[in-house]
Amino acid sequence: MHTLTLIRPDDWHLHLRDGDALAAVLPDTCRQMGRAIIMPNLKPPVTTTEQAAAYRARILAARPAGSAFEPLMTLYLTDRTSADEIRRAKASGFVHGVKLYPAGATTNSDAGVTSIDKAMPALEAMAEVGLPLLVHGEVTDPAIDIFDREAVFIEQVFEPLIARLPGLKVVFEHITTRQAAEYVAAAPANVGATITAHHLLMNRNALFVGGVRPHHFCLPVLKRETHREALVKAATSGSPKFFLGTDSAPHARHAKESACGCAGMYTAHAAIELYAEAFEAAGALDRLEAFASLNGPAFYGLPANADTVTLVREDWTVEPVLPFGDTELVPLRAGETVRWKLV
Ligand SMILES: NC(=O)N[C@@H](CC(=O)O)C(=O)O
Ligand SMILES: [Zn+2]
Ligand SMILES: [Zn+2]
Repeated sequence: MHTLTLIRPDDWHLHLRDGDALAAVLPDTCRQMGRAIIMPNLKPPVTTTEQAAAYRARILAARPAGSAFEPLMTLYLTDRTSADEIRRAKASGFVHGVKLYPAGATTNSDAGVTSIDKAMPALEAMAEVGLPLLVHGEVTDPAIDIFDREAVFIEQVFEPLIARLPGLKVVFEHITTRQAAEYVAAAPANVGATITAHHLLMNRNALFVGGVRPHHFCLPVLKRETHREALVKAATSGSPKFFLGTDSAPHARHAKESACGCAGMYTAHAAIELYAEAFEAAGALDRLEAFASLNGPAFYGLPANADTVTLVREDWTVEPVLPFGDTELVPLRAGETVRWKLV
């Protein structure tokens, strides 16, 4: 039997939600990951260090007994985030990044940034104290084709921002295009990127296999095969700029199977296994540990985890639905096979 032992991975982009939903999904991540960067797009968003402290306490309290999982908190950047708030966040020791959602770009992003100029005092303070900016990199202009919004964002927002604040650490979150992969690979060392398992495994055909597939809809939306290939190349290249970020984003089944379905895939139940499939398909299982367990901590200035996880090459079938508070969610690969299994 084929087995694979890795330093325990971390998830550098995770949505845990709150309340009953949090309690339902958190055990999946605790089983796999040592730490995770917790996205702040709650309703209302986590915009202050005080709110982040309270959210962190709720996450810690919801961990299964005996779990040492550590949530790494983030603040949600708005047009009004002050330099003082950034200094408080850094001083807290538990806030590890600040998330930029262009207003209207994705789930719960209404309070997001309307122009970089307005966020400049906060961004300057982040560069000064060394707090990374985490970016949902899509323009929101409805005139731009949805499949092009990430590539256009690089030119319109990302490059000018890096030029203006060369000392700012920036993570280009959940990259989905060849353009983003090539841009990050060539950028200075203070620019990194997360890549999801689903963007490594699927192209946009998966949205329409046999009919419209709401559980394959996320943002940024799946792209064509050439882009998926570029992401696999980046993730398996050995470059320290690319690291694991699932963007596991749970939504209730009824909110996805709807006339206007929510964006987001739930992958936390099989995260490291799905990445192992993608790396195995690329003949690069030997590169998985760096991507999953080493590059992220190095970028964030943290030590790697001290323990390991072991995967076996064994088929298993994902549950058709999982409990989600008083409702249920449909995980990625529901009722289908995953080829690696966490021991
Ligand atoms: N990725 C998604 O499709 N959805 C995320 C938000 C995000 O990361 O953009 C969510 O919070 O549901
Ligand atoms: Zn996003
Ligand atoms: Zn996300």
